[in-house]
Amino acid sequence: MSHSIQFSTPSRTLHLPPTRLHPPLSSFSFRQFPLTSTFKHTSLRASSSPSPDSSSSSSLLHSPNGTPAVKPEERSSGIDVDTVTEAELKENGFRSTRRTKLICTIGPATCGFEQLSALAEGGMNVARLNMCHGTRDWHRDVIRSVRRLNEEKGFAVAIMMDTEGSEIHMGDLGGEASAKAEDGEVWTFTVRAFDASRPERTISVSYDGFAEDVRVGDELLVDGGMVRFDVIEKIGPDVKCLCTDPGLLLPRANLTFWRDGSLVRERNAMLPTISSKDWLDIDFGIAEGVDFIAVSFVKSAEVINHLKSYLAARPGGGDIGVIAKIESIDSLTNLEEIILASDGAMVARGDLGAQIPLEQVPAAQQRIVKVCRELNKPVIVASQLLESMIEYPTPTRAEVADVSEAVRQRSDALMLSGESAMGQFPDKALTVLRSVSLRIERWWREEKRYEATPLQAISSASSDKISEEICNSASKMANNLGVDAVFVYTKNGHMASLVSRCRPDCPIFAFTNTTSVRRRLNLQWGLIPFRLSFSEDMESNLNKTFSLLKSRGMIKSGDLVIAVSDMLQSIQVMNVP
Ligand SMILES: Nc1ncnc2c1ncn2[C@@H]1O[C@H](COP(=O)(O)OP(=O)(O)OP(=O)(O)O)[C@@H](O)[C@H]1O
Ligand SMILES: CC(=O)C(=O)O
Ligand SMILES: [K+]
Ligand SMILES: [Mg+2]
Repeated sequence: MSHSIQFSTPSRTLHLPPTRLHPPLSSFSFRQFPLTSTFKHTSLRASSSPSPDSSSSSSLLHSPNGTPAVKPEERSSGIDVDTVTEAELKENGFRSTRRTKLICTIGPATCGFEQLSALAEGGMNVARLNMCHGTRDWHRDVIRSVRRLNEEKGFAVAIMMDTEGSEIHMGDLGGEASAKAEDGEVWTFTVRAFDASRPERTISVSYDGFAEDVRVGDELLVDGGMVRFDVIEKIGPDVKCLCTDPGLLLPRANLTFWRDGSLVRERNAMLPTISSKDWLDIDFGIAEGVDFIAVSFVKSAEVINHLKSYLAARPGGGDIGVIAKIESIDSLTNLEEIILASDGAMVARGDLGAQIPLEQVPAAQQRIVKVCRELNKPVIVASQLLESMIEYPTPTRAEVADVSEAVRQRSDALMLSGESAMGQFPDKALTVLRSVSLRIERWWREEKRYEATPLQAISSASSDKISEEICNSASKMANNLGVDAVFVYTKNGHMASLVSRCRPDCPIFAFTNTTSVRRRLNLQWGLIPFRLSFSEDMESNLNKTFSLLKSRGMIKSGDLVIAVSDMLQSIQVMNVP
């Protein structure tokens, strides 16, 4: 049975080269599907937007144990998917796949190949490298290990490089993991560098103007108040401080100083968002092929635009997504324009909580998540989600509630920092994020808590408007019909992000023909990214996908699927033959 509704935009279809035109709907033949009787098809066709099939990279088909399962000559027709997704789809069906993405900061606790492999098996979608720590050689080794993991096991773990930025921070404690400051102790903060080991109760500071800028009577906050000091004396480059709130000092912790109850930030505002060291790190990131660059302490859209044009002008740079870290007062002031300029944003609650009163952080988080959703940019909720798990194998109730809230807000991704970088239980922390996400997502579906207010329109160009409407409608249809999955065929990933933005009830299978787009899609809510060589012909794409996924046991006859693509602007509804 075949139904068709056709809407056309003549101005667009008129310009199509004849060879690219899709066959008229009346001539659609579904005989190529083995079970035509079960096949339902509705096509809402606006126009087709041709573009050459750019797929050139080799394709691999992997068996569940991670070894290539096809002969090389069959590979061009294969599909890239990781073993964990494959097992999840086979065992639990579509509905139970996790929608919220998980990011792990990699550090000494997780930098080995086996440790990275365990994180990928445990659901890590993105590995974050914080350029505040470690040498470039160290980071290169991690990047290469993740790439190897992807190649060997079919994963699409993306790499996010996080810049150091030029905010004021402590030095690296001469190799020590931490130092304890006790109440009433006097510590020296100095701009002097140490040749040998760190003198007792002495901390180096990254910013040369530090001793000049602070005044006796200022309050010095480490890591947004985890440890507090009063400035009691200045002696040349040394600043003597009295500890008033004891705690652990961690290497390279952020420092802020406060005067009469306000953050002192005049000089900070003069420091560049991207320092000279950051530019060298960015060049390193381009050379190593990272997928995202997260920019610390963004203050305006200008720096994002600058970085994006820098990247666009470099080979491979255009494939890198730029994530704005929202962690300063200025970034909140200029939030909309910053997010609009970026490819995503991070609610960096660690430093944000040092710049605004802590009780304002939850409202800021909610606002950032909402703005990102409206503007169709992925959003990451970061810092202290499971802080106690750095030391303990189980989270606190409050931490579980915090994770639940971020999932309930339907943020795209949750991030572990110290928990995975240097904690004692990185795998357990990841398991907690995974199980809490799954539980809250299920609750959401069971309660049918669809958004009450519709999303605002975002596109301006006519073809983008059509894509947006198609994705909105496809998602709504998916919910109303209770379909098993939305399939989206997308070259640059935009169409997949538009479906993800609607947060439909079912998982979204995103098929794309390059590995770099596949990795980037792995940051977005609900997308299960596959790499597949596909053509302009949707019928043959669907046939190919069905047979590949069926042969791997990832879908079965009778499953109800909605398909959209950025080549043929249509919505197709069908039962898997
Ligand atoms: N590459 C690394 N090498 C050594 N330690 C690391 C590394 N990455 C992270 N850590 C450790 O994990 C802790 C927390 O992680 P991280 O520095 O990423 O926190 P953060 O608050 O997210 O950072 P930032 O605000 O600087 O971006 C750090 O204090 C450090 O001890
Ligand atoms: C992640 C980060 O940079 C922060 O929370 O400050
Ligand atoms: K950083
Ligand atoms: Mg930060």
